[in-house]
Amino acid sequence: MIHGSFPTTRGRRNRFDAFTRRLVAETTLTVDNLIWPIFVCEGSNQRSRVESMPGIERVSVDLLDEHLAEAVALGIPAIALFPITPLEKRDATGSEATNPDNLMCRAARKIKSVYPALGLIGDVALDPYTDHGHDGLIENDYVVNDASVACLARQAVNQARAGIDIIAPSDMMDGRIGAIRAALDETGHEHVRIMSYAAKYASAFYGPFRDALGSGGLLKGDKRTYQMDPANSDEALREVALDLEEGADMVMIKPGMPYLDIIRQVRDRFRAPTFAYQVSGEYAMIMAAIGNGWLDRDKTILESLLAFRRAGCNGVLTYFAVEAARLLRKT
Ligand SMILES: NCc1[nH]cc(CCC(=O)O)c1CC(=O)O
Ligand SMILES: [Mg+2]
Repeated sequence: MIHGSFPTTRGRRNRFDAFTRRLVAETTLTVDNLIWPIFVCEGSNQRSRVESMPGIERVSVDLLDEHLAEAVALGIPAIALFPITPLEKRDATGSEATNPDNLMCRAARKIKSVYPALGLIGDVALDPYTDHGHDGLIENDYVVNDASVACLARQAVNQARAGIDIIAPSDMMDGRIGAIRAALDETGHEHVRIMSYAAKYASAFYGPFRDALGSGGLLKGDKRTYQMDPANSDEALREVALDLEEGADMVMIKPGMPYLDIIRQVRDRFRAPTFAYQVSGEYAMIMAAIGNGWLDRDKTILESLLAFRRAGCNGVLTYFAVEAARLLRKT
């Protein structure tokens, strides 16, 4: 609208100075929104860099104490644990997943003894434990559903017994949320929460993660018979609806940045606690550009995370969690 020769409404007035911009900001990013994924390896006094994820390390259980100290001091509410299983402990059925002394369980017990208030999220899927790198059991070259779900339910109970607070099934088998909920309840773990990777896409952005785990080279074929087709969004809503009906307490969309449209739709439709995973390939992409001097490090990290909040996320699993928490403390 024009009043005389002047615009009546000037959007720029609310951008005039810093205090006004703060007053009208629609979303905020705080440390409460950050979940830090970490890679745990066997052995003692072990630290190794992940080639395709500059700044990210695999760390042995005895070093977790110091590795997590800053994250805890900064107030990061939860971490997500990813174990790196050596080849000799992998087999066709991923039997190590249900070993009460596997790496995930040892890490969980250690962390709970040092930092009892830090939330622990356990990824549930067989791929860290199978010699074929798939998330479930294979019969006749096909990742079978129902037999896999039975294993996943046992894996979840095994993790809950070790002190994992939130079970995060990342496998995309049908019906696993209901089965895991029932198995947890039957074993006295009714307080253990489920954060479902409800809409997880068959994505090229997981490449660096598979390098970190050493499962990339093992993987036969791809995961398109269980992870979602990047072409689909209605299907994501149906997947989320089912997982919530089956008892998921929180849902996740993965990857993150290329799927902000899905996050917004899920938030609008379900109004349930919604998370996203800014995956390894997104991290690698941003770090590569920062490393080349093409993007401003601090601004890019914070903007990439704020975008998830604007899209409707409660929180984000991000390899930038500690770095972002440091930056947020400064601002
Ligand atoms: N179930 C495995 C799992 N859990 C988390 C990630 C990817 C995380 C990332 O790329 O950062 C994957 C990889 C996959 O599905 O192959
Ligand atoms: Mg599903």
